[in-house]
Amino acid sequence: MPASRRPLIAGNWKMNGLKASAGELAAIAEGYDAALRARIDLLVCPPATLLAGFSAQVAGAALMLGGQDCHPMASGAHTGDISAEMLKDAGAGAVIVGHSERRADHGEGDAVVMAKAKAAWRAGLLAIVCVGESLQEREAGEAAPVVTRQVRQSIPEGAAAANLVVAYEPIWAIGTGRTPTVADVAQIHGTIRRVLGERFGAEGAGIRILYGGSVKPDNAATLLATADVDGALVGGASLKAADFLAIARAVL
Ligand SMILES: O=C(CO)COP(=O)(O)O
Repeated sequence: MPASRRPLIAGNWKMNGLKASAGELAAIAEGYDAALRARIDLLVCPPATLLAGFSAQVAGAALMLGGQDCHPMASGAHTGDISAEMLKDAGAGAVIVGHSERRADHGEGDAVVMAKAKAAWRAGLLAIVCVGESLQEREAGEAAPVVTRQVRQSIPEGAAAANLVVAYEPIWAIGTGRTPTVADVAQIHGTIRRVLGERFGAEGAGIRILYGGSVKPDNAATLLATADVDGALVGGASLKAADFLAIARAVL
């Protein structure tokens, strides 16, 4: 793994968490000890309502915070939306874009996801672009072509190790307790790596590719040891500090 591909363990809290979750964040920040800090990046993406408070809480700590989505524009008449600049202002260093729940619930296609990734860069945030096939696509043997299309069409020109992370999240593995086989993960991550190389040359070799979908303490070591898996995007298990930290320690 090139030195630039320092493992990243990212927690996506989705629509979970209230101010009372500060205790869980504190436990995560405390558990991100010297041994972990030496080896991995750790990121928590809470709901946007908690970002500013959490940012103040962990000020000075190495733990990174991120948003879960952003609008393509910096500001304007877009009721209910949040811009990348606002996330940055609230203390985020990264933002997830193109999560399958956004693609499904809000009809976001590749072009919108690409615009959001550009917005992340405009604000100085690391863009975590999610890709992944549905169960129907997987069963039709379409997983690799679908993911290839998403990597080609959701990621803007100018992607580099310093501004982009790709997260492969097979939709059927999210929140289901099901995970692909190691061979299937290796195949899709290899496909993503190849397309990144085609598009971004040598820079593509340094871009981190995370696996997401039912990552738990008991399967993390196997998934994280798979070729071209540079970390994990964790949903449910990131809500409990002990589980999230156990996943992070699986890298060690
Ligand atoms: O969607 C995910 C992270 O973005 C994965 O969620 P789970 O870990 O709950 O399956």
